[in-house]
Amino acid sequence: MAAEVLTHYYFKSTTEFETPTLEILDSGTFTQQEEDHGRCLNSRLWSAAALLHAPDSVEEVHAKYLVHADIVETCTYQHREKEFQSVELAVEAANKAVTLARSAMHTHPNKFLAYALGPYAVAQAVGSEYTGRHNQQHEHNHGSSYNENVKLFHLRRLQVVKAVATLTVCIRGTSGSIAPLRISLVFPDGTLPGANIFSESCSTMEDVIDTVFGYDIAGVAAVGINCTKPRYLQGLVRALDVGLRKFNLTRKPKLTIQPDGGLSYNAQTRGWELPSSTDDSEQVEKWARLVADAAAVVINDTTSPFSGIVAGGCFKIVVHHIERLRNACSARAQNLDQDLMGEGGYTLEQLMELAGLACAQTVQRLYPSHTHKQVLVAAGPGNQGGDGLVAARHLSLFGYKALLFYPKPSKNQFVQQLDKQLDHFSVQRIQAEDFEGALHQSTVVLDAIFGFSFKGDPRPPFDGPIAALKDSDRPIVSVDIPSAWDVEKGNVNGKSFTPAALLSLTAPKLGTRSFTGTHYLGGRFVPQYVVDKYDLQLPVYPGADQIVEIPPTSF
Ligand SMILES: NC(=O)C1=CN([C@@H]2O[C@H](COP(=O)(O)OP(=O)(O)OC[C@H]3O[C@@H](n4cnc5c(N)ncnc54)[C@H](O)[C@@H]3O)[C@@H](O)[C@H]2O)[C@@H](O)CC1
Ligand SMILES: [K+]
Repeated sequence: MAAEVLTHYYFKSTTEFETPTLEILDSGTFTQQEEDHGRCLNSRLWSAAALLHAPDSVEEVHAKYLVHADIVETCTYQHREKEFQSVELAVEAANKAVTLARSAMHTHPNKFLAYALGPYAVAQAVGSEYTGRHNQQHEHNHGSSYNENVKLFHLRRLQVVKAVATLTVCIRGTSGSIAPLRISLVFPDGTLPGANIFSESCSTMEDVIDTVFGYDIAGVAAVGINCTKPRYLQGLVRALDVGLRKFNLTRKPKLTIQPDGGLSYNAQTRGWELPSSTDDSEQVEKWARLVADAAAVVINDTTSPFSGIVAGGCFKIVVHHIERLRNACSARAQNLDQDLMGEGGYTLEQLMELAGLACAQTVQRLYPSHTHKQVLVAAGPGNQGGDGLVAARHLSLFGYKALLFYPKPSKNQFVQQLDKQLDHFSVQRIQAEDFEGALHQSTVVLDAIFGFSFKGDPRPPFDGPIAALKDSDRPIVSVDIPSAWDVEKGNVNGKSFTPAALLSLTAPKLGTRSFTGTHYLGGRFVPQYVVDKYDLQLPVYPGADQIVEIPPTSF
């Protein structure tokens, strides 16, 4: 089974339907630039210095992150207006940051750009984003209160952004009333809600939430955890989750998590060090696993008080971490399938047989053979094609006249046997050139072409049939995810067809969240220990049914 897939499952109960989303964010532009160019970027502007001296390297870093991330941030975290000779130059550099990011994004039209404003700690430059302790002296020198300074700092930065473009703005460390804003941690009264929020206990994260949402801040779009150690992350997310459930918010916020690289600063050597006995790659894998575990608290919980999670990193995080994070999210979910076939004791053959039976039952439930006599089963080259072959056999046994389009037979011996069985069930084979004619004659279609491992644009011999299905008015029942839909993003640019009905297997895939047609769930084979382990919220299957209808997605 393909790696990405299982990340993108979402789970829902019949009574409560929510689909927390997962978006991967880029990370340390600064650290990546250092790594690429083997030098220390010793500037008070941090990576923003490269906007002036090495703009190509900024675009290069964005392009690298874009391979794995859904969102990139402009290289402006440490863009301190006063480091520039004039406001005009500051605006010019900010403009440059946006242009460079947009240029890198031209081959990724579905990805997002956020303007990074950086925290107030940037103005102080004493590392207080790490410690939460703001420099009293700084307030003193600037002759104003903390609140006033925070406000002024962000107003100035927002004025630069206003001059730049209309963008979704990512602010760390303040509140704001300028929409649209993606806000991270908010301390409106200027003091940390508790002294101990970076400890293992995490108990004071509830105080953070109380502070953020108790101030009646209209439209808080997101809260976040930044610059903390990855080992604290899952506990912190759970604590935020508990805190947020107390509020009856009309709009759920997103949660952003941006832990650091898990390194510690050695004051004597003035360098960042890995924990002893861990080499680089182990460290990266561990980091990715910890962040993926924290993200799973939100994305695997349909009752989450968060609408989704944005996961990335901050200091000492490079492209390789983000690549491993994406994989870790996938692998973690992929374990569900491995669990079914490993500790669960199932074979793929068994799961396919049950999945195929569920497909046939869905067609029979919605389009019974007495009204829809002729069914066209379109089967693809992978395991989903195997589901289609099983379904064709059952449909024939249920009294349908079954037509089978199966142009690219599997090399898997078991699937070949499924194919052979059909010779004894009067299943009529359809060649590619006859597909449109067969479609025209049929009264219903079972789409078992591609499942969760589909990538890119459909290639022959499936491109033509998928286009024909798009033009057809025949009711289509899709297996697992409508064919040629992106498993995460769905029917991107309306390239593929939208079926009348969908049968999700085991759990609906994230890419189907916009699907509003008749939606069934199948795969009645998940043992209780898997339900508990993955915190699934599966609906109850009635009687001996292999399928259960689930409510339409509400977005
Ligand atoms: N998790 C579950 O509960 C179960 C899942 N099963 C099915 O298994 C499916 C996933 O199976 P697979 O991982 O084999 O993958 P798929 O059946 O989704 O398809 C993979 C095949 O499609 C080809 N392909 C991918 N992109 C293409 C493109 N753009 N143009 C042409 N060909 C393309 C690949 O080369 C590969 O041969 C699920 O969607 C589901 O239907 C069942 O068989 C068993 C139980
Ligand atoms: K499909």
